[in-house]
Amino acid sequence: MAPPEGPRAPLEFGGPLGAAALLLLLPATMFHLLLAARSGPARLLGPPASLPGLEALWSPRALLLWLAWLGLQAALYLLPARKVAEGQELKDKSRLRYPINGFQALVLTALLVGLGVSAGLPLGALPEMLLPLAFVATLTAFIFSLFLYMKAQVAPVSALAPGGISGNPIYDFFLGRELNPRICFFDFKYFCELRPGLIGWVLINLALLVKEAELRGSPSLAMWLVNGFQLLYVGDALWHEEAILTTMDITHDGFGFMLAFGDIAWVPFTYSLQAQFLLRHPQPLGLPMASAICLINAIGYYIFRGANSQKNTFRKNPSDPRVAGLETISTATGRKLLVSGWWGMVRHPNYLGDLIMALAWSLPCGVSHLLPYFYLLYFTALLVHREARDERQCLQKYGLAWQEYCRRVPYRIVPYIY
Ligand SMILES: NC(=O)C1=CN([C@@H]2O[C@H](COP(=O)(O)OP(=O)(O)OC[C@H]3O[C@@H](n4cnc5c(N)ncnc54)[C@H](OP(=O)(O)O)[C@@H]3O)[C@@H](O)[C@H]2O)C=CC1
Ligand SMILES: CC(C)=CCC[C@@H](C)[C@H]1CC=C2C3=C(CC[C@@]21C)[C@@]1(C)CC[C@H](O)C(C)(C)[C@@H]1CC3
Repeated sequence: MAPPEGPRAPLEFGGPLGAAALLLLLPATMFHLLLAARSGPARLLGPPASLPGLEALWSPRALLLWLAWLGLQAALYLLPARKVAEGQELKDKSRLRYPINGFQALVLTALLVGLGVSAGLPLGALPEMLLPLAFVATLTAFIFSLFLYMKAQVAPVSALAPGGISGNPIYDFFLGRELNPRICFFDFKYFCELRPGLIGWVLINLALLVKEAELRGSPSLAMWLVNGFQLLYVGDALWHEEAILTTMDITHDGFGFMLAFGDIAWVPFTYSLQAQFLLRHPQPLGLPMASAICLINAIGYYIFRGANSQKNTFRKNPSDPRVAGLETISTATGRKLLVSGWWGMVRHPNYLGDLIMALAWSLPCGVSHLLPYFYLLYFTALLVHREARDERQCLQKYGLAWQEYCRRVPYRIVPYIY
């Protein structure tokens, strides 16, 4: 269907040219990281030691395993949920319904993997398949995004995302045209954002830990820390699954290549980089240093969870006793903005906590290589860019009230620095 006439959202990521470059650059970066982590020098910058041939990338076994994984996660999504939550109000004043059973899917997956391993499933063989698995995940992301792009052609205008209706096919393919593409109750974006990629990330980490135990007799302390921290992060995301319904990915961004590739390929294969690095480059880690790193992760998690929960509680019910005493600014929309508590410290305290955790995930890998710090560098860039996008949207939404908030809380992410 033709997009609506009238003012359009400004183009992001450098417009169609930037989007075309990212279509190639994102998969290329992912493969570079996978190859670098398994090479001796493990260089983040500079060419990989060798380029794999097609025979190293294409494997029918990997394709079958990948499709079985997607099928399993889709089946778990369709199981009865403990709760069905309503999303934010849409342009046509309706609200979509979402099953809240992500944590259940994580637990059931763990049980199934546990059963499989006790029946002889060679989990330690998974690290050898990362390259062909990443390849089929990338292919799936391209094909799936094409399907999403075509599906959006017949979607009603009210179902399109504000950013994905530029009319340029490459840009719209990259950013995503439809806001919440679904077939019946199956919501593709919500499913992809929290299930196959996030749970796949934990499974890859676990397989790397098992492989390390096979190679060296037992997993290293560094590998335990990376696995533990990232399991906590994924478990937390699924436990607080409902909170994703108010993030900009769900409420504002279309579902196109960026999120499809990000969710199902980028997250499992690049977010597991520290564990991949540790398998080939073991790092000594003493108890005092490990304790200090645990403390850093705990501080990051405390800020991340505290800030996210405070905002979610406030948005759900401003008179909840946990947030009722906080200072607020009224806005013309009828919604209020918090100006004390976590949201009075900086304008994105949740990003600050997330970044502190990202540092704690890299520190167990030592300081001899830059490669394991890739996540911290990429994530800083992602959150700075995301923060700028969110500020633009909030200024548009709240006008003078947002300017007043910025005056009262002048720092964006890091107090007194940024
Ligand atoms: N690991 C990863 O790869 C990634 C993790 N994340 C994490 O996801 C989480 C969610 O992030 P994201 O969706 O970007 O954004 P936020 O959760 O920070 O949400 C931003 C929205 O919060 C509301 N808000 C802003 N300021 C206030 C205030 N003072 N009082 C009340 N409401 C306010 C506004 O929406 P409104 O007023 O409409 O409610 C604003 O649009 C973060 O913890 C982030 O770190 C994000 C991206 C990637
Ligand atoms: C470079 C590239 C491919 C960009 C795509 C970005 C995506 C990888 C991220 C956009 C927002 C995300 C969120 C999470 C994972 C990464 C992506 C998909 C998230 C699910 C991680 C767990 C958190 O607790 C969260 C639920 C808050 C978070 C939501 C946003």
